[in-house]
Amino acid sequence: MIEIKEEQLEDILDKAIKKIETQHGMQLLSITKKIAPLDPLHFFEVAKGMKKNRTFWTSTIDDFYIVGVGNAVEIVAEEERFEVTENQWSKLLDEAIVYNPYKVPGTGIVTLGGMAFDPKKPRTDLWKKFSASQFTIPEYMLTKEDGSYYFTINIRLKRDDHAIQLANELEQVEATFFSERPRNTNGLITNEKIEIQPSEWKDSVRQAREEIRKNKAEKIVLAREVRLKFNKKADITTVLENLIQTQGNSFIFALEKNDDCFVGATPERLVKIEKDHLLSTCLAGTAPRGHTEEEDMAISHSLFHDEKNRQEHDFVVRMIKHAIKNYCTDLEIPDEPVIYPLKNLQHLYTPVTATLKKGYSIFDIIKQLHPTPALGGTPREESLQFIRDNELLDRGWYGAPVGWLDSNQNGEFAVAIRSGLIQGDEASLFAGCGVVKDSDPEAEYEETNIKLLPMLSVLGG
Ligand SMILES: C=C(O[C@@H]1C=C(C(=O)O)C=C[C@H]1O)C(=O)O
Ligand SMILES: [Mg+2]
Repeated sequence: MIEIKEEQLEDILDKAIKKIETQHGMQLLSITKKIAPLDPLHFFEVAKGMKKNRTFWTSTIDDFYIVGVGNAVEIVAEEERFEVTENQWSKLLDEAIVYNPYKVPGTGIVTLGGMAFDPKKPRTDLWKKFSASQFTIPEYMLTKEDGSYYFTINIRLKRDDHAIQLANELEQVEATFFSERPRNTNGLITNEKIEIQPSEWKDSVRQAREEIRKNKAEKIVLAREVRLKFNKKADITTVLENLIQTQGNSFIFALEKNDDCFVGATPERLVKIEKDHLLSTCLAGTAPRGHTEEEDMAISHSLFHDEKNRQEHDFVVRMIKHAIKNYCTDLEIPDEPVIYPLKNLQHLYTPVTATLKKGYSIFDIIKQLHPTPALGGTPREESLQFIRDNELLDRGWYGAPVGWLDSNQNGEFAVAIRSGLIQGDEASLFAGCGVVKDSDPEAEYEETNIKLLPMLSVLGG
């Protein structure tokens, strides 16, 4: 990676073009500049007119946003996805020219993306636009961090490009993002809500419980699907806006692939890395919120002391500890969970902090962690096999890591739950729950109902 400093756009472009030696050669150039405040949702909305795939990420926990438009480069992997992605990413970084005077996480060359929950489960038509693993380096990107705004352009230059002309075009693009764009935000109604095989799903919970009682597994997470039909095409900007307003303490994301868009508001961080500081979370065990403060406190209290929920949770804590211990030092995990409140429900939550050892990347950690027993089960292989053989849906990217990383080894991935695949005027929503030896199929069904609420309520349901 070559870094350039203190120059004008035209000079930067000119120097980069001159490095291209052959007629068919390409040079990836990344330029970041600080800009005036620009609403990330406005940026996302304006990009709609550019007819390019858009990518949205925010951690409402730290008021951090990345919005990407288009693909300067895409890294797609069907097999050996962690290795392939990491190799292509580091090769790309080696060859890129980067102009980024700010050492701010999420600026400069950043890649955003996600992957399928289980690449061994045959892909159905529903998820046909999403590969086993797909990461994009956007053409244009807005980053909001610590109250400042950064605009990044990633461009693939050819030898016969003209610096002056390109500089003009890029300045126009930047101005476009600041231009007005009227929005039509209201009126989405869910006309039809089709639960996919609810009674068969309860049977599969019973069957999983049997496996567990026969000691073939300890925990198996089973998900189900709800199909929605709307009165009109869902407007993704509005969906995101409503998720941001209603789902604090969450990671809100959207990944567009042509006319399909995978959207969610998940509370579950898989891993965050800033410099060598690692954060992960164990999130499992669920109860609804109370209608009054008193009732809410009573529910929290019983969730905290409930043996079945504590068991669901402890499997996750033990596994995460085991999975990352060889990759870090200073691993710290409290002995007891705390309550993590969300708008519609509350969870048991245990934070994990550690120092990442030199030589390891966020990919190494994701590879170890995914799927945790919060989405797969315990033991991993047995529970995954059960899901593969018995679950009644194609999870696609639901329940899998989604997030971003930059060229300075910073990055963050969440587990894509509380999510759905929006396809024009229809959508599929997904929710699952951890089945353990004392699970009651009816109660688990109700638990998935509340997990569907965050998405349902922003889709006019
Ligand atoms: C599987 C989901 O959530 C997971 C399952 C939980 C549980 O069963 O208690 C809680 C949080 C997540 O780990 C989902 O929301 O779809
Ligand atoms: Mg549960």
